[in-house]
Amino acid sequence: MSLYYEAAATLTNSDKAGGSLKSRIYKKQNLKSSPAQVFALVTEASKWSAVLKEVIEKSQLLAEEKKLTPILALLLTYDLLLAKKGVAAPANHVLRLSISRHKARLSAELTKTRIRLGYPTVDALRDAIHDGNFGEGQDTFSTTTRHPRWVRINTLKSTLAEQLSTTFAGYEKTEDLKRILSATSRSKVYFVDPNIPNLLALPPKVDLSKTSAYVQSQIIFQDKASCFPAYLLDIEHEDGDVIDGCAAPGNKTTHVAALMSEQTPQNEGALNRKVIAFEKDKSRAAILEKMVKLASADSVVSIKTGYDFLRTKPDATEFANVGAILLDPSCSGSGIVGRDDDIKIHLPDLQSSLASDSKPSQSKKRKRGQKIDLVPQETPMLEMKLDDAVVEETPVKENLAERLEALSTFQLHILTHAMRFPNTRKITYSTCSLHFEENENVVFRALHSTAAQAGGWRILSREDQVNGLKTWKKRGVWESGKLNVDQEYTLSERKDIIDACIRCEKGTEDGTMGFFVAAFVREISNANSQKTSNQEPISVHIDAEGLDDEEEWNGFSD
Ligand SMILES: C[S@@+](CC[C@H](N)C(=O)[O-])C[C@H]1O[C@@H](n2cnc3c(N)ncnc32)[C@H](O)[C@@H]1O
Repeated sequence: MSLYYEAAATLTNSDKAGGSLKSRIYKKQNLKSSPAQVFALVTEASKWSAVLKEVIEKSQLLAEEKKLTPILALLLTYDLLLAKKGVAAPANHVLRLSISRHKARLSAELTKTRIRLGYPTVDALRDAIHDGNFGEGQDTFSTTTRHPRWVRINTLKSTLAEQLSTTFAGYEKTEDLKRILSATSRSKVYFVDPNIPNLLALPPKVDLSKTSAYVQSQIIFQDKASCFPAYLLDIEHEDGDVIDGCAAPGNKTTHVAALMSEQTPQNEGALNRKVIAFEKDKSRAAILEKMVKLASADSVVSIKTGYDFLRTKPDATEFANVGAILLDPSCSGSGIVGRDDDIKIHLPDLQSSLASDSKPSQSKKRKRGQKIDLVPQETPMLEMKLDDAVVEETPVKENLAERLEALSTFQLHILTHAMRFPNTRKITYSTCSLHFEENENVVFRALHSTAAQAGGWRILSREDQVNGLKTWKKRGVWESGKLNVDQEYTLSERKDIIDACIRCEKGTEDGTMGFFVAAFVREISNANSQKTSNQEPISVHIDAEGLDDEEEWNGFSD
């Protein structure tokens, strides 16, 4: 029976298949077990792994069964104690024998752990584990922050009213986001977001992926914060075409397309404006194309596959009607919230097993508010993505300071490039980063650049922002000593700029990812437009940051 060996090989990646769990399993040739069975075993065992780690260590299973690796021990213990059909191997199979002879001890340890955690039955513990509610707010057991399932209604295909009466028929409306954050995956409850129109919050682990609304892209999973840029752009009819300079996978592109269509007068017929979406990475552009088509935005969006936005000529005729630009460039991704369904496996440790006295005397039943340190900091843990879905950004983990320097130079460059489009009156700049360097720092430097000053660009003040974002409380931050141009601004100017910047924090009761967005505007007079489009080549200006803001950009490696 190869199920356990095959599942263990998938996890250790012994055949160097790499990639997400799904691609490791489903792309593997010559798998003897059913891929669905391997997938189910690994995902279920991973959910229980923090509990089973302790159970296995206390039972000293690894010390006694030298043939069992920590992964095999985890998978077998899961099936032995928790799977309906038990261990999927013949009675005399070596693995079955090696785990079954410890059944009594393992069961007893599971009971002790369950009671210590305060769950009266295995089913109660199972529910908590499946809802990601496990030890919520009380211990280091929980591996993910509760995060609502944000659902944007794709108004190109449906309406909020239609979705509430179909997909969410029978759901109860709540005015309290906290109720959503603590709801179980089976709770039929929704929250209508007060900041972004047509946005709903649903319980964290709710599975809507099989609903026809999702399959048909009538609803799109998009974090609340990620909806800010398109909404802040506040596109009006007279804005003409809109550029999305960094588009894939396309959440903001389709949001812009939907907002654009919404405010097209009914009697105007087909939309004669377009969203021009740039994506320099061809494989990501292919996903963008798919997403745009699925969302029925393909008649509005014109995709520039493999095009570098920085190489565009702002005064080219095809951009003559571009009144607004959305820029969501590559960033460090430090605001990204790990997906709830990513795989995290806590592995039992032989040393801890040996150290364990297996006596529960120090482990008493949990009192309210008491911290439980079930999973120590240095616990061996396997992590991988569940599937290959393309995320907006991939977090940067190494050489952070150097990367931030390179990223912010690129971000400033792309922003000042956008400021050179002669008929553009609005720009939003956003990142899913928490770092000042990529956010307020870029904003201040951009405002001080030749492009901004020659073009008459200023920041969109808080009071001029769309209502839902004007009232958003989390604003920009200031980090002293990080900006060379700060002496160029009075204290009150600095305060206003910071107040115009919008931030979202991750892991708070707002239920958002970490995010930053600011908007820039200008009134276009002919003089302005002339000034910008006639700069060929632009006069070289070395700004206070030492960056010639129109110098040749030699690329940035993602
Ligand atoms: C943060 S992601 C954009 C996410 C997207 N706005 C969304 O909401 O789905 C940044 C994207 O910009 C692309 N990109 C980076 N630099 C670019 C450039 N100079 N021109 C065009 N695309 C670029 C990257 O390949 C990446 O796909």
